[in-house]
Amino acid sequence: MFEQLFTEFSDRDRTVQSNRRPLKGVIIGAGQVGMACAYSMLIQNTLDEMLLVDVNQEKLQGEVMDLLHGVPFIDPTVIRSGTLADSDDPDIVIITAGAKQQPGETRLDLLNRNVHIFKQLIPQIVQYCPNAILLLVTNPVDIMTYVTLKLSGFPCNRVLGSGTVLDTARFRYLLANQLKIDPRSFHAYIIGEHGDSEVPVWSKVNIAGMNLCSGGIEDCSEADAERLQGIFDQVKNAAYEVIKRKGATSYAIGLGVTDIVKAVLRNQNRVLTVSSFIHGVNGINDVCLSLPAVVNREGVTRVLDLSLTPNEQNLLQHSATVLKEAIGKLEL
Ligand SMILES: NC(=O)C1=CN([C@@H]2O[C@H](COP(=O)(O)OP(=O)(O)OC[C@H]3O[C@@H](n4cnc5c(N)ncnc54)[C@H](O)[C@@H]3O)[C@@H](O)[C@H]2O)C=CC1
Ligand SMILES: CC(=O)C(=O)O
Repeated sequence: MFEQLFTEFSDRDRTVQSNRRPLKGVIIGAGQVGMACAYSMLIQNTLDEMLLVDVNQEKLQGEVMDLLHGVPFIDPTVIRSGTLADSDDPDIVIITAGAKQQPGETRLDLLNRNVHIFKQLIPQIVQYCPNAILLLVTNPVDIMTYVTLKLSGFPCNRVLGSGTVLDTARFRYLLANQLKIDPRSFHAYIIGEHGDSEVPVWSKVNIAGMNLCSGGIEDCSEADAERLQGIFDQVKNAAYEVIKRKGATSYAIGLGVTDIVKAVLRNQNRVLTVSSFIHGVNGINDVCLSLPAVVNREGVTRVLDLSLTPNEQNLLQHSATVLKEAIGKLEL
């Protein structure tokens, strides 16, 4: 009986019925962040096939079993655990593998540990996933994006980092919460490093074209400036505050990564503050950091040149310098 049903409903038949190539993604690192990304992508029907990879085989198998038991509740998705050699020409590879911050550590403190891991990991990705778009999440994400670009030799458009997508979400959430507006109606960007030197673009914060302070925070009253600075401090310190309490951040970055993956695989031309290679935009050269950029099936196809106030431009330049100094100490 089982044999008869198997013949009737085999996977081969399902593949034949589908008239498009399946969307395939690989997640490297099945830790807190990798699994939050996997879960968020599954429940948003983002991929047809998902392969999870981790050096910790035991944990990897447990995580994948747990996800598989939820498959009856979602749209069909093939979920597998394995190694990069099991990837089958994926469209996108999401890299969350590596060390994470302990309470009190900065993202930059992780640099040497994660570069060491990437020197072994990236050549394998190049070998097994030569056509994929690479989405970096591992911190310090801007430098890991730069390192991946150099180690992979992939074109710049195909290597991007989650950058300040998460910080921008935190910024929009906190601002919108103060004004009792849906965060999706709040246009606001955090640019530069995903880290301590990140920059709030106050001059561009608006609701339906109504600017909060078009001359920048320096044009606000002292009381307003203090209040706005308080909001930005919460954004900048958000990861420290969460890590202090629960040891890692995961849900929000999982949702943010899903947003980026959908922008790529569904060719959405979304403007997102992903980290990408910047050369000749806003006076910044030869570094990866976040500026609003157009994201679609090709990856990052355009970085927008923002008209910043002199103060914002100086802060962005400082952020680029922080990143370039850290990159300058690396042996790639
Ligand atoms: N860009 C962003 O906005 C965010 C970045 N992160 C970063 O994401 C990274 C991961 O964080 P968590 O998941 O919380 O850490 P975690 O420790 O829970 O997971 C990391 C996983 O990577 C695996 N791993 C290590 N080396 C590997 C290799 N060579 N190949 C495959 N897997 C490997 C480990 O076995 C572990 O399961 C950290 O660097 C963290 O700072 C975290 C939150 C937000
Ligand atoms: C950990 C981290 O980078 C974040 O939550 O922003």
